[in-house]
Amino acid sequence: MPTLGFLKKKRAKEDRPDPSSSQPTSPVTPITPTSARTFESNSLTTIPTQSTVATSIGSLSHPTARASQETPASAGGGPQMNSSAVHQAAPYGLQHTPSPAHTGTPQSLPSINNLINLPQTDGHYGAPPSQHQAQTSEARVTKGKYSLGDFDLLRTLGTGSFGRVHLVQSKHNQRFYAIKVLKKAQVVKMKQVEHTNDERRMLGEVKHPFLITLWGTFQDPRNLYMVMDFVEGGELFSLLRKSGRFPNPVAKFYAAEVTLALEYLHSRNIIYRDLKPENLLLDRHGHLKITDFGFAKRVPDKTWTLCGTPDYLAPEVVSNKGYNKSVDWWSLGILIYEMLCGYTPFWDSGSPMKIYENILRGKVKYPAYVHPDAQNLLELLITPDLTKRLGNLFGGSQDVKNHPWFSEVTWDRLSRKDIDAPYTPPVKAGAGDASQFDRYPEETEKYGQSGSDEYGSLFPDF
Ligand SMILES: Nc1ncnc2c1ncn2[C@@H]1O[C@H](COP(=O)(O)OP(=O)(O)OP(=O)(O)O)[C@@H](O)[C@H]1O
Repeated sequence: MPTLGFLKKKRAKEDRPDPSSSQPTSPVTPITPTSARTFESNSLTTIPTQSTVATSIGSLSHPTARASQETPASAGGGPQMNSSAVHQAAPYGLQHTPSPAHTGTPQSLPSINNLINLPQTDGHYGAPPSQHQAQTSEARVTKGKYSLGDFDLLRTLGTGSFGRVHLVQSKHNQRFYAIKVLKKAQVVKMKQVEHTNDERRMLGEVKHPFLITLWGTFQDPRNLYMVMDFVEGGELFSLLRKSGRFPNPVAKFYAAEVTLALEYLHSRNIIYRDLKPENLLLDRHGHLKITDFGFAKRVPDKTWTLCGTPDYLAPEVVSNKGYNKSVDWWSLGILIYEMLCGYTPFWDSGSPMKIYENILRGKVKYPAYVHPDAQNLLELLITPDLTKRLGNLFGGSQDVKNHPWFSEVTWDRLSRKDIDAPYTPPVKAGAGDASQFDRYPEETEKYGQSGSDEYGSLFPDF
């Protein structure tokens, strides 16, 4: 039986470009670093030569005529989005990246550090907040290890349906983390108790370079708290909106990292169910971290809950049919489409009902600038026919990874983060630099108040 779930009413920011426009709109001045500078930068590094990379990830498989069409970000590129450079001249790993200096202008010369192969770290700050925390994922999430008193609460990084996420600093090791605060009353009112407990459980179980790390949880009478890595580079959503749309290789890079994360989750029978650029954060090196496991669920077989974000829902979810991991592959298709085009394929003036109708109708228009390989992959992902949807077939995620659009991807290198990201966020690493996040009005209600705990028994694992 279908379960009435929770639909996120709207995207976080509805400032999407007009799909009818062939040029991306951008609130920022485009930057078009010269390819000469790109190659100059490359000569300073230890990264593979172009020909080497061309056989691995990120080379342009079609660096010909389409190249000039596929530089939307060069027309509407964000301040630090040097994707045009990636596109024009370079496979991943050969691109110009901006200076990491917080004050650096977008046009500043790249730092050598940003151009060398990345260290194989998972991007967090090493030790968890308390010294006695064990490093394994099983031991990492341990009830009762933390309290509000362990942290200084700093500014809000983002808000969600049931609470907000704060930047915090550990009083023990002075490192920065993010704490998601959920109001129990709100969670109960919105019938999200099970999803919230699932989020905590799922996040505690997973450990992957492209998934957020949860260090622990705690609660007080009014709120639930989840202590996570602070992912400094901001939302992919913000980068995409500033850029208009991404060039083919840039979209491919992010799509490949998401594919690996989905493959990992599905191998553990977890469906994610909320793929969208708002939930993809960039670490300091520009690699992705998927956050917000509010809808993640363990499903060996089928489930029926109606939840997600309208633009990204698969038809089998909209029509209340039972569904499984297939929905994440559909959403991957929507994500790739949005990265390439700057808007989602079924978007319709923001009205969820119209979006659902469009989803069920299933007609997708592909702008001429979408690479044929990309279009082919999208047609195989954004298909209502579950017997044809890539990822949902006998070959599973391997079918997606083997698709020609991903032919340059060296998956094992990517999974080690041994590939330079196309964009390095301009953050001061490890300094609690939240400059890549929008400003939000701060919470007025004080956390940590005592009182009766009406809902405590509903959240036994926090
Ligand atoms: N670990 C983190 N590091 C930095 N910022 C984060 C982190 N986790 C979340 N955020 C920011 O907070 C925002 C809201 O977080 P999240 O999506 O987990 O909350 P939510 O209540 O589930 O939101 P929604 O209802 O929109 O899904 C994110 O979009 C992101 O901008």
